[in-house]
Amino acid sequence: MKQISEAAKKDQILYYFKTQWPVLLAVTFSGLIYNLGLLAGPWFEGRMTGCLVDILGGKAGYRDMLVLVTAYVISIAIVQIARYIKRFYVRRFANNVNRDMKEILYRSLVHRSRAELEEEGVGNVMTKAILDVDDCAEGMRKFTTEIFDTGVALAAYVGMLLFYDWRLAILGMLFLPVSYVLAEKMKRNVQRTGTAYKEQSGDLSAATLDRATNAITYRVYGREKERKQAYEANLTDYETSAVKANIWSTAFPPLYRIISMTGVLFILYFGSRNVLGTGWKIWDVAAFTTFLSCFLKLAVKSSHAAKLFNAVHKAQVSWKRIKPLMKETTYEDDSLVQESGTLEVSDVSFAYPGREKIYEDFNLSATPGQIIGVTGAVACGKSTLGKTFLCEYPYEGRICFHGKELSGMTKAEQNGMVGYLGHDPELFNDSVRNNILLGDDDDPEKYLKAVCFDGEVAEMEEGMDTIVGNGGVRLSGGQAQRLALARTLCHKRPVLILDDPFSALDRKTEEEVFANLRKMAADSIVILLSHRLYLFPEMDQVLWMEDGKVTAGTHEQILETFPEYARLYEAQADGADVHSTQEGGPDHAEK
Ligand SMILES: Nc1ncnc2c1ncn2[C@@H]1O[C@H](COP(=O)(O)OP(=O)(O)OP(=O)(O)O)[C@@H](O)[C@H]1O
Repeated sequence: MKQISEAAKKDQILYYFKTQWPVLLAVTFSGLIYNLGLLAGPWFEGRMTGCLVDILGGKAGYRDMLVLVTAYVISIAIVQIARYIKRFYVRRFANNVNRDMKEILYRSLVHRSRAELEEEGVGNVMTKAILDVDDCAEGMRKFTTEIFDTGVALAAYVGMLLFYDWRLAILGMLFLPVSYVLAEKMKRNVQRTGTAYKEQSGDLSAATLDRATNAITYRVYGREKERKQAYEANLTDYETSAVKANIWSTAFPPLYRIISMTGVLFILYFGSRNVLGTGWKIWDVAAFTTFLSCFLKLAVKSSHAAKLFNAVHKAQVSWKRIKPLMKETTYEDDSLVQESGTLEVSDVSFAYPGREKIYEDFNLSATPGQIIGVTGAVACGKSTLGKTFLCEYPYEGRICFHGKELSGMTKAEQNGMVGYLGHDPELFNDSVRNNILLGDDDDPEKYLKAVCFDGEVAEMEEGMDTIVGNGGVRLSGGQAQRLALARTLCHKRPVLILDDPFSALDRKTEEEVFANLRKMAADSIVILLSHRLYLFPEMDQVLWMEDGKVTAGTHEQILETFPEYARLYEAQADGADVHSTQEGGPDHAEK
């Protein structure tokens, strides 16, 4: 229970201050010493001016000045050391917060389904992960540092001014709240332009990624110039929004400072009257200098406070954007591997949100060891049927494993129940070994053998330790596909969804891999989506998708009932190209 409430707090900004309390304690101590010590400056400056007047009047000697100067230098040294310590810990605080926030955010992002991420837009996700967290941590750093540099110092200066002449102090400080009110009034603009800047930044990231990913297509089809123009437009919008956001957050601080300083006119007039003995207080030159110096420092600090408001407003924009993602997600129980068992699919139908049904009447009973082939015309919904088992979107009907409804399982149970290999092999820039094992302790050799990839890997310069590049760019299409299949077999689940796993293999290799798959996945139910029907007579069941209907049967039953299936099967059995037999054009998965 305690753990849950701890996790819930991570979307509260206060949580990040609380977890950093030792660092903030160090900031508090050093900050208090630094800012209270700052009062020594104006005091010593006043005393030294007074001493100079006394020396010129013969009332003091050079020794008095030497003592004052030495004490002044020592006090400055102490103040500067305290300042250094405070700065060090404030930076440390900001770095720790940045790290913690990024960790929570990244975890949250990787736990989101691909569908959710795609909906949010890759550019927006990148901006949140990089820019927004940085802005939040920076806002918190400024807030923390200004609490002392501005808050404590302001209070100390105000106390000192009131002590010297409370009437003049109030008169001089009348203008300070004006700068705060103005800064608060700017809040709406700072936040509006800040949000627009973040959105443009997301768009630009997405456009950059698009240009990089589709570079070859744009070049081959002569669309580079057009893309460049579109990109330039994106860049211009980004620059414009950045300039606007910057103007609202940085152009006003000098104005705040001028307003804060206006009170100096009263101090010059009424302070001089105090020195002349005709004002509210009797002052010497030292008191006048101390008061003036103190007020100038107060005015500068005060304009910092107004600037701080803007920095906090900017951070608020970012925090609002990332807050929904700042929920703790744990890795520990993310995949609770389930026992194998029967699968019962009853009257399942599926539609993407806001769209028409892709398929309906999907019924299936399967037991471990069965391989079920799914096929149909191009874009009939094969991949959609496979992905239904990932529960990224809700489905109608029931999908039960050992009588337990899939959509009612926890995410960890679902992950431990269904293994998935999609069109994209999703290989990462690491070795062949690590791409298979994903950190587990096992021998990858047997999985490489099962997918007929062991020989080629052995011939690679680094063998199993060969780095495959981002997304497996250093491998051929067929190699990448087999490596991904080896990974799927290594992390076997009671149900394995394989979406066109053999599309880049030659027929002989496909047959060999299929035979090994049957052996290795003997205790799993394999749902194999494919355009290629050579192996369908060997399937334990076939699912035929046509006009939104899914029909289950043996190869022979489907052959008899559906002439289109028979036509496709026979055309391929004759050795014709798979794609010329499909309706609607080429297969996108083929490399
Ligand atoms: N994320 C999505 N959102 C909305 N519609 C989608 C989405 N993914 C696919 N579709 C639509 O669902 C239909 C079925 O697509 P799907 O990829 O499941 O077909 P498929 O049979 O696997 O295709 P192929 O034969 O090309 O492999 C298509 O009309 C497609 O436009």
